[in-house]
Amino acid sequence: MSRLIKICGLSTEESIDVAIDAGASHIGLVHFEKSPRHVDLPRAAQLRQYAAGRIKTVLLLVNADPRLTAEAYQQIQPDIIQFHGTETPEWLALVHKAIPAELWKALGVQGPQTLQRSLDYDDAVDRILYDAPAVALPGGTGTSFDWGLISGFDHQIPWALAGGLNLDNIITALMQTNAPMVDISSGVESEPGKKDMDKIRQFCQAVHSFDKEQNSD
Ligand SMILES: O=C(O)c1ccccc1NCC(=O)[C@H](O)[C@H](O)COP(=O)(O)O
Repeated sequence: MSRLIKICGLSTEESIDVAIDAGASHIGLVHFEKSPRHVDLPRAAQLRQYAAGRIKTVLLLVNADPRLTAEAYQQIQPDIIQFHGTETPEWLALVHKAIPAELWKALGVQGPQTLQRSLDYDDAVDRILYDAPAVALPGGTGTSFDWGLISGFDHQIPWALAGGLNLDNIITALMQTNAPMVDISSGVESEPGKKDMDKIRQFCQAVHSFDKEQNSD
């Protein structure tokens, strides 16, 4: 198994090059003004263009209205849109009909009820991203949730693990959840919004080494 890795909250060409070189599969561009990782639409379009054909680009939106959702898609043409607010399955099903991109839904895991609720999204989106519950921000908080809630859950569609991952806990997280995809933002930063190139490299290396060891068993 070759696990997917998303490095989220990128805002520079250099960080995109490093993510690609380190073997990440996806980059995330956050379009949410309250975030320290916010990129406006023209800058997001530039970065997406820069990454195109080399790594998949995920655009993050939080409770964006239909007009902004359509405008963002048209300007940026991301491979994937990740919805990180309180978007409903019904609304996302409509978006799916209108926009020819993959759609992901992030859910803040508060307990077993969140896992149950995730099933409501199965027909509306292409992947569920399990994250820590929102605190000051809906995502990119650097906090984790109880991974035991995920372990053994019968996922019906592709999924990813996010929330407070870092170099110190990634192996434990993988052993506990066997997540097919991991997503990281704060854990590869030197300060909020500033990516640390070495940490990106080390994080990807740790995930790849874990895969290699597991595949050789
Ligand atoms: O990263 C942000 O600032 C952000 C703001 C608003 C909504 C979502 C956001 N990030 C979403 C992500 O996919 C993050 O990678 C995910 O929440 C994990 O973040 P972290 O705990 O910092 O690794």
